[in-house]
Amino acid sequence: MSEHETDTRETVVDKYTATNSFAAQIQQLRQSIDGIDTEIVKLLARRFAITDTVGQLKAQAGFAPADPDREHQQVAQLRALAEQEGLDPMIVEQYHALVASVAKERHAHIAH
Ligand SMILES: O=C(O)C(=O)C[C@]1(C(=O)O)C=C[C@@H](O)C=C1
Repeated sequence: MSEHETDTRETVVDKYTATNSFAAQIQQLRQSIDGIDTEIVKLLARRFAITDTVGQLKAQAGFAPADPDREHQQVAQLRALAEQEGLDPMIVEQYHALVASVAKERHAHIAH
Protein backbone atom coordinates (compact mmCIF):
# COMPACT_ATOMS: atom_id res chain seq x y z
CA MET A 1 0.00 0.00 0.00
CA SER A 2 1.46 3.41 -0.95
CA GLU A 3 1.42 6.24 1.62
CA HIS A 4 -1.33 8.04 -0.33
CA GLU A 5 -3.74 5.10 -0.25
CA THR A 6 -6.34 4.79 2.53
CA ASP A 7 -6.07 1.68 4.74
CA THR A 8 -9.66 0.38 4.75
CA ARG A 9 -9.08 -2.47 7.24
CA GLU A 10 -10.92 -2.29 10.60
CA THR A 11 -10.21 -3.37 14.21
CA VAL A 12 -12.70 -3.16 17.08
CA VAL A 13 -10.14 -2.23 19.75
CA ASP A 14 -12.60 -2.93 22.63
CA LYS A 15 -12.32 -6.66 21.91
CA TYR A 16 -8.60 -6.56 22.83
CA THR A 17 -8.53 -4.33 25.94
CA ALA A 18 -8.42 -7.26 28.40
CA THR A 19 -5.43 -8.96 26.76
CA ASN A 20 -3.48 -6.30 24.87
CA SER A 21 -1.68 -3.42 26.63
CA PHE A 22 -1.74 -1.25 23.48
CA ALA A 23 -5.51 -1.65 23.34
CA ALA A 24 -5.73 -0.75 27.05
CA GLN A 25 -3.72 2.45 26.41
CA ILE A 26 -5.95 3.34 23.46
CA GLN A 27 -9.05 2.86 25.61
CA GLN A 28 -7.66 5.31 28.17
CA LEU A 29 -6.85 7.91 25.50
CA ARG A 30 -10.39 7.51 24.16
CA GLN A 31 -11.67 8.96 27.45
CA SER A 32 -9.72 12.16 26.70
CA ILE A 33 -11.08 12.17 23.14
CA ASP A 34 -14.65 11.84 24.46
CA GLY A 35 -14.07 14.73 26.88
CA ILE A 36 -12.75 16.93 24.07
CA ASP A 37 -15.67 15.98 21.77
CA THR A 38 -18.11 16.87 24.56
CA GLU A 39 -16.54 20.35 24.85
CA ILE A 40 -16.57 20.79 21.05
CA VAL A 41 -20.29 19.93 20.84
CA LYS A 42 -21.08 22.39 23.66
CA LEU A 43 -19.06 25.10 21.89
CA LEU A 44 -20.77 24.33 18.56
CA ALA A 45 -24.19 24.65 20.24
CA ARG A 46 -23.10 28.10 21.53
CA ARG A 47 -21.70 29.08 18.11
CA PHE A 48 -24.92 28.14 16.27
CA ALA A 49 -27.08 29.92 18.84
CA ILE A 50 -25.06 33.08 18.10
CA THR A 51 -25.06 32.64 14.29
CA ASP A 52 -28.85 32.05 14.41
CA THR A 53 -29.19 35.44 16.16
CA VAL A 54 -26.96 36.98 13.47
CA GLY A 55 -29.25 35.33 10.88
CA GLN A 56 -32.32 36.92 12.48
CA LEU A 57 -30.65 40.36 12.44
CA LYS A 58 -29.58 39.86 8.80
CA ALA A 59 -33.16 38.90 7.85
CA GLN A 60 -34.53 42.00 9.62
CA ALA A 61 -31.94 44.20 7.89
CA GLY A 62 -32.60 42.62 4.48
CA PHE A 63 -28.96 41.42 4.30
CA ALA A 64 -27.97 38.25 2.41
CA PRO A 65 -26.83 35.19 4.44
CA ALA A 66 -23.24 35.22 3.12
CA ASP A 67 -20.48 37.75 3.84
CA PRO A 68 -17.43 36.63 1.81
CA ASP A 69 -15.08 39.30 3.24
CA ARG A 70 -15.80 38.13 6.79
CA GLU A 71 -15.27 34.51 5.75
CA HIS A 72 -11.87 35.31 4.19
CA GLN A 73 -10.82 37.09 7.39
CA GLN A 74 -12.01 34.14 9.51
CA VAL A 75 -10.14 31.58 7.40
CA ALA A 76 -6.91 33.65 7.43
CA GLN A 77 -7.15 34.03 11.23
CA LEU A 78 -7.95 30.33 11.78
CA ARG A 79 -5.14 29.19 9.46
CA ALA A 80 -2.63 31.41 11.31
CA LEU A 81 -3.84 30.06 14.67
CA ALA A 82 -3.62 26.46 13.42
CA GLU A 83 -0.02 26.99 12.27
CA GLN A 84 0.85 28.55 15.62
CA GLU A 85 -0.70 25.54 17.41
CA GLY A 86 1.01 22.95 15.19
CA LEU A 87 -2.28 21.91 13.58
CA ASP A 88 -2.65 21.24 9.85
CA PRO A 89 -4.42 24.39 8.48
CA MET A 90 -6.42 22.10 6.16
CA ILE A 91 -8.34 20.93 9.25
CA VAL A 92 -9.48 24.45 10.20
CA GLU A 93 -10.35 25.23 6.57
CA GLN A 94 -12.64 22.21 6.48
CA TYR A 95 -14.06 23.09 9.90
CA HIS A 96 -14.81 26.65 8.77
CA ALA A 97 -16.33 25.51 5.45
CA LEU A 98 -18.66 23.19 7.40
CA VAL A 99 -19.84 25.65 10.07
CA ALA A 100 -20.17 28.61 7.68
CA SER A 101 -22.16 26.60 5.15
CA VAL A 102 -24.55 25.29 7.84
CA ALA A 103 -24.86 28.80 9.35
CA LYS A 104 -25.76 30.23 5.92
CA GLU A 105 -28.34 27.47 5.31
CA ARG A 106 -29.89 28.33 8.68
CA HIS A 107 -29.81 32.09 7.83
CA ALA A 108 -31.65 31.35 4.57
CA HIS A 109 -34.21 29.26 6.46
CA ILE A 110 -34.72 32.03 9.06
CA ALA A 111 -35.24 34.62 6.27
CA HIS A 112 -38.08 32.60 4.61
O1 LIG B 1 -20.70 36.91 10.65
C1 LIG B 1 -21.65 36.72 9.89
O2 LIG B 1 -22.04 37.59 9.10
C2 LIG B 1 -22.34 35.44 9.89
O3 LIG B 1 -23.40 35.30 9.28
C3 LIG B 1 -21.71 34.27 10.58
C4 LIG B 1 -20.84 33.45 9.62
C5 LIG B 1 -20.16 32.37 10.52
O4 LIG B 1 -20.68 31.23 10.57
O5 LIG B 1 -19.17 32.71 11.15
C6 LIG B 1 -21.73 32.81 8.60
C7 LIG B 1 -21.88 33.31 7.34
C8 LIG B 1 -21.12 34.46 6.84
O6 LIG B 1 -20.76 34.31 5.50
C9 LIG B 1 -19.98 34.79 7.71
C10 LIG B 1 -19.82 34.30 8.96
